[in-house]
Amino acid sequence: MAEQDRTKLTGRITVPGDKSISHRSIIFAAISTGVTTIDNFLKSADCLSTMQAFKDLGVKIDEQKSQVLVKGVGLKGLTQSSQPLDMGNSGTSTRLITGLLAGQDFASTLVGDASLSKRPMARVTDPLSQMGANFTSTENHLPLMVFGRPLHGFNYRLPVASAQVKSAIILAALQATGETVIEEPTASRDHTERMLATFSPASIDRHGHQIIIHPGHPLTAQHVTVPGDISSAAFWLVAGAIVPGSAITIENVGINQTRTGILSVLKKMGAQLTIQERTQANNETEPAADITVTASKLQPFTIGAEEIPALVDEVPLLALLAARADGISRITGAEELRFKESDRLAVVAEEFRKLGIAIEELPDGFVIDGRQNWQLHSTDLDSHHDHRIAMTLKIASLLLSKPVTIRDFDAVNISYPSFLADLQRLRS
Ligand SMILES: O=C(O)C1=C[C@@H](OP(=O)(O)O)[C@@H](O)[C@H](O)C1
Ligand SMILES: C=C(OP(=O)(O)O)C(=O)O
Repeated sequence: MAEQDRTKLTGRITVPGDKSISHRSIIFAAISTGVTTIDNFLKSADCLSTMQAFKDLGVKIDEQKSQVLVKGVGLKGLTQSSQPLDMGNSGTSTRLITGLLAGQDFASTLVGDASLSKRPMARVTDPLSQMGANFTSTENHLPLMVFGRPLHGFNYRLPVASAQVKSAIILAALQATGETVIEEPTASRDHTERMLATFSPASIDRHGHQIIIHPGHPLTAQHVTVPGDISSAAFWLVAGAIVPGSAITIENVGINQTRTGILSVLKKMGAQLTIQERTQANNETEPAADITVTASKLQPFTIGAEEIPALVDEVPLLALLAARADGISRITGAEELRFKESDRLAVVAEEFRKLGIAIEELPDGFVIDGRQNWQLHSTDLDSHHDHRIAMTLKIASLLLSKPVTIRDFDAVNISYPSFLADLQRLRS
């Protein structure tokens, strides 16, 4: 690596709205009564899949310049779609909408792209079937037929921490007879619980690791403000920490503690980080902060299963951080990454080897020696159609002396359409 070719990144930036919260804002708005206004909704391919699905289910959604307006139809007001609901590339849309449709009184078909059609759906159809739901599919993959049925509440302990599974059950439980009690092995992101508590405070109680859903209470339209996505901010947090000479401030980033695992790892590594919490408006249930990162020497780190849920989408970036740390880092307990848009453990190992990074793939993670100098073996990198891999490789490429190509880079449109424009802004 030639020092002079490294491009330092400096300046202030605002990342787009949070993807998880954007999906949920459309869902809860659709099933409540009244008009919900959503500020800073993420207009990326995944969230637009959720939006289109609700339009197909008879919900009027008005996309204005800076706001999305949703005219809620209530829990019983959705209507059967005349065509299959296209979930595109989005696991979150698919699993949450499956939970909602399981209790409706019509049938639906969910389809998706090649990647989504390989992802496991039994994790939602199994518990939902225990509530009385009915499905057909081939080996629990899309296309999935959901035959709406009357549902009953139940007690369920999730076998793995998954916000998508938890949220699917919550959306089904709102339509069931009787209470549902959900328990998670480790807390996963809690945006669904927080949002439900604002749309319908009587519908949810939380005690430690238990979530209790009380059906039969109305949901009322709200004003939702979506904070910046920490999973998008993560690219700049890592770039700012590893590209020499960089200093970046990312404004208005969501810092819900079920999502801030990357901040804890950066702190453990000795990164120079300042977190300035923003004052919240009355109706905001998600905390946000301005975060500044400055490039510095980084220590290696070890993380395991307990830490994974709060940083699950950041594991490829953490592997990159590890590849710049002064020692050997270990990431374990991350087998869930094999079931994302790509097998992210296999793909990170394959692409990082092309960069000459000393990485060992484990069944559930990596061992990475950051002390070794990178030696570029190939300039032909591949996103494997996975947005997070595309952006991780682009950040890695900022440290290379030769230009590289990243195949199917436009996968970034899934979660962060303005990624390249933001990179350009930080370079100039
Ligand atoms: O509920 C959500 O919005 C998400 C949950 C996570 O998936 P799992 O629930 O499969 O862990 C995460 O990887 C995904 O990007 C978004
Ligand atoms: C895994 C992801 O999303 P989803 O499961 O919604 O496809 C992601 O955004 O990294």
